[in-house]
Formats: sequence, C-alpha cells, structure tokens
Amino acid sequence: MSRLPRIKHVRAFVVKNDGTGGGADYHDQGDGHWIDDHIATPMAKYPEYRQSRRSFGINVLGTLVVEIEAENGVVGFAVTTGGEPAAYIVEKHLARFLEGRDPSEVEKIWDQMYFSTQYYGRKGLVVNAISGVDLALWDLLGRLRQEPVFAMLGGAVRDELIFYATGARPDKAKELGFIGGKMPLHHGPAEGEEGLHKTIAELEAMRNACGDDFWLMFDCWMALDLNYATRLAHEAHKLGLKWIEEALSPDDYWGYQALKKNAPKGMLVTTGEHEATRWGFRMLLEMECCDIIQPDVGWCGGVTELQKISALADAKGVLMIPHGSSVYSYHFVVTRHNSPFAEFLMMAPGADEVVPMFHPQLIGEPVPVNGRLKVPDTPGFGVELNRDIALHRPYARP
Ligand SMILES: C[C@H](O)[C@H](O)[C@@H](O)[C@@H](O)C(=O)O
Ligand SMILES: [Mg+2]
Repeated sequence: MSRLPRIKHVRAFVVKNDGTGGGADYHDQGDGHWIDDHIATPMAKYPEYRQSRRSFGINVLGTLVVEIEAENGVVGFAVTTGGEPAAYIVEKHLARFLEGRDPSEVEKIWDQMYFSTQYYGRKGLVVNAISGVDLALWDLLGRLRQEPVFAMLGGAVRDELIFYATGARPDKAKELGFIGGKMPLHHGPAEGEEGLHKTIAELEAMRNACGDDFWLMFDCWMALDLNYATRLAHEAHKLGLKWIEEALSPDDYWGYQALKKNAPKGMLVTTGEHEATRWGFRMLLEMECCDIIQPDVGWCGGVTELQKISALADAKGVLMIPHGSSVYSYHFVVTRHNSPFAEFLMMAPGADEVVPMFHPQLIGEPVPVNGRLKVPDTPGFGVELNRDIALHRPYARP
C-alpha cells in the first residue's frame, strides 16, 4: 500500500458546446468545418445523411470530464468523448471502485471497473467512461508524485515526437512541417464509380501539390466494403498512397484479414480507433488484420489498458500509432519504440493552421511546431482544465 493520500471524490461533468469548438468530442464543430464536409461513412447509403456526420449524430455524446480529488485536495482530471451517458456510468457505477482507495492501485481499479461493467460494456461508451476515469487517475498520480505521466511509463525513448497531420489540406500540412497528411475520404460505395474517380482525382491533386515523398493517406472511417476498399487501394497505390485507414466495419476482422492480403505490396492497412481493450486488439493482431493499430487512449481503456495493447503489438512487430488524442497519447507514444510517430488532428475549420486539438477545454495544451513536439515534463499530463467552459455535473452525488 503506498503512502499517497486516498481518493476522496470522483466527479463527472459534461460540457455544453457553445460553438467555440467541440473539445474532446472534436467532431462537434460548426458549419463549414472540414471534419464535417461530405465525409464517407457507413451512413452515406442514406442520402439524407451523406453531407454531414452531425446529421446522423456523430456529435451526439459530447465531452466527458472526469475529476478525481485526493484527500489532500490535489485533483487529477481528463477529458474524453462520452457526455451525459458516460457521466452516469462514472458517478453511478465506476466511482465506487475509486472513492476511499489508494490512487496507486491503477491495475486493481481498472480490473474492477471493466469486469463490473462487462455485462453491458466491453467496448464503446462504457470503455470510453473507463478510459476517462483511468486517464484522470494517471493525471492525479502524476500530480501527487510530481512526475509527468511519461516518466511513470518508463521514460522517454526519444527527445521529441514527430507528427503526421489529419485534415483536408495535406498540402498545408507539408508547409507546416508535418511528415505526412491523412485525408478524409469524401466518397464511398454509395456514390459508385463517379465517387471513386473523384477520390482518385483528389489524391492526384494532392500528390502533385505535395510531391512524391510526402506521406499521403486516406481515412475511410468504416465506410467501405472489401471489394471497394481493395479497388481503391490498388488505384491509390499508383499515386503512392501510404496507408488505407479503417476501411471496413471494426467488427469485420475477416474483411481486414482479406484486405491486408489483397492490398498492393507496400501499402499499409491500418485500423483500431474504434476497437477497445487488449482482447479486441489481440483479435486484430492474431488475425493479421493490419500493419498499424491505432487505438484511441480515451476510448480503448485508458493508459492502463494501452500498456497491454501496445505490448501485444510490439511482440508481433506491429506499430502502435494512437488515434489523435492530444496529450493523453503524447505521454504514451514518447515512451514506446513501436510508436515512432504520432497523429495530430487539424482542428482549424480549413485544416490550414495548427490549433490545440481539444480547444477550448485544456489550458496549456501543447501543439506541434514544424511537425514536432517535446512533451512537457510537468506533472500528470501537464494541462489544466479550462474552468471558464460551461461545465455541468448531471449526476452529482452528495
Ligand atoms: C478524419 C476522420 O474522418 C475522422 O474524423 C478522424 O477523427 C479519425 O478517423 C482519425 O483517424 O483522425
Ligand atoms: Mg481514423
């Protein structure tokens, strides 16, 4: 048992988006933002849901803020996607496994949060909530021990992080010093051959703008079927596409296995941002579904679970490049040999300038400069909650 003060309170807040940006629910943006402009999705088969992902509810959850206060008044926090339903799970179910406990017991607390909710959780919203609690716990531990999270994970293996950028303007990303640009896929099977031709034309234009050596990737956000994804991969290979991301449903392990076999030699198949826990990633790895796994540390189970996921990938020689999750992934990536680069999501509406990913929720949120970032060695994840945002605690307990 450590000498740390015990956990006194766990609190779950939601944030009303006042139009200044979605924060951790980064898809919750205003009109005209690149991230909600005719992006291919599994819902695109319904024309009424094809133009905007907000139209089918991609932003319905909103941000979850988890605060964990120790007996000595020190507070750790984290943000992720989850909103009110996740806040309910935190306050009504998960808090009981933390309050009164030693904050250093991250493994036992994670095990109790997961197996107590296994009958209704395992992936998605429940594991988002578990992730939010776990991230806040690691932040609290860092503050209590006066150590950055990366120091508690084994220390940095490199001086700085290098990033690729996700957004509609890889040409701007190149100018800003990023090592590559991942584009949203705008057209899927519902738009037939015409859509495929438009996609290839977009890629060709960006290849011409960025030159032959700049990484270009497509993020397909679960929108495709195996045949379409295979055809797209072979067409895009002619233009040097580096990887095809999340082409199929996260549950179609068999489809990914076939896509990886069918893909052109030299093209990487990647997925994982909507996968969760060591068991889900074991399936992706043992079925040889992809060349890079991309867990989101705010959705896959948090730091405690990502340690296990990353080790599984490392043992199989698979890269683990987390889905963009700001400081929560930076502190992890900097400590792992099989995470040689990171993702930065361009949250400016035009994808043409670098702004903090979770703006306006995190004070001190670091951003890459010239595509690089030295992870600050301040305690915890090194950021503070912006208490000027509209925080609301819907399930406050006495
Ligand atoms: C750009 C993609 O459509 C998603 O919005 C993005 O958040 C995610 O898939 C990513 O890999 O960054
Ligand atoms: Mg993605």
